[in-house]
Amino acid sequence: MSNPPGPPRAVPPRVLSVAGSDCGGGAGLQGDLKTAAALGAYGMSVVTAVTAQNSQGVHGSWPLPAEAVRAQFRAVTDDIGVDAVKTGMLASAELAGTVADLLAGLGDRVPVVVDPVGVSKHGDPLLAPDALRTLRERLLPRATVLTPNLDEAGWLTGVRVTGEDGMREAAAALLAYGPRWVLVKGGHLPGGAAADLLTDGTGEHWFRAARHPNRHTHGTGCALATAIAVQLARGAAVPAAVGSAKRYVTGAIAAGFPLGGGIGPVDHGWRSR
Ligand SMILES: Nc1ncnc2c1ncn2[C@@H]1O[C@H](COP(=O)(O)OP(=O)(O)OP(=O)(O)O)[C@@H](O)[C@H]1O
Ligand SMILES: Cc1ncc(COP(=O)(O)O)c(N)n1
Repeated sequence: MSNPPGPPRAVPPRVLSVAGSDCGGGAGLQGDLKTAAALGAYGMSVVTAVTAQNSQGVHGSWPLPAEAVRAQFRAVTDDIGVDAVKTGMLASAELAGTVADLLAGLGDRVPVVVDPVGVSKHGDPLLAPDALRTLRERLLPRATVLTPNLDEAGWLTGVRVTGEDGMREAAAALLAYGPRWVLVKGGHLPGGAAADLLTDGTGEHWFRAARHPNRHTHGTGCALATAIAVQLARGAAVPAAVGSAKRYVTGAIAAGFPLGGGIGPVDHGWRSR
């Protein structure tokens, strides 16, 4: 049967998450797909690793073969197409290199948000230590926006960040690896504000929100990075995309809820409740 005639359908922005699976649904590609849907984008996923995790921690992690990652990526890009990519958990040096190769094949037109996921909120490792070099040398140069938290900024640069001056120093060191923009997330700094620094080396943009006392913050970084990718897919400039994503994640943290006995998820769908 053929489709009934009608006006051409508007197509939502297409956002691809290259990330690990979080069966608990708060972070990783499940969180990314919820974020994309909440913001009106069409989300797609390339699974890099399967994790068994919940509000209490990560209980197991199984990276996929590189061939499976390549096949998923090609299935999406050869047919559906992408307007922006977000990368999260890459698990190993081999997969980080594989993803860098695949992104190189996309060309420069498609914006890429790289969230250099190293450990989970509970401190469980999500990336092999020997992947650091591949991440720095192969993936960071392709990032339109790199979104490290303070620990990841420290791990990537050796700069120990304990305040806003340290965030500036770490951002400058990260820009030297080649990303167009760096967003250093200050969510883990003590104090009343959750302040993030965005810079491309020519100036500073600070995004500040009141720190919410909610402990249910599983998935904050994934939601923020994907929300940035959604706005870039729509054609927003990077500072505007980050501003919009910061408002979204701040609302999602304020509405985070207690599921399970530990750290519950942010509420990806808070805007429609
Ligand atoms: N309690 C809070 N209240 C308000 N904003 C917060 C809070 N905690 C984190 N944020 C903000 O959430 C965003 C994500 O930052 P965060 O530092 O939590 O990232 P992350 O550690 O990479 O997250 P994840 O652990 O989920 O990967 C940032 O914009 C940060 O400022
Ligand atoms: C698959 C996957 N990707 C990313 C995170 C980080 O999220 P969080 O730091 O909130 O645990 C995670 N826990 N699992």
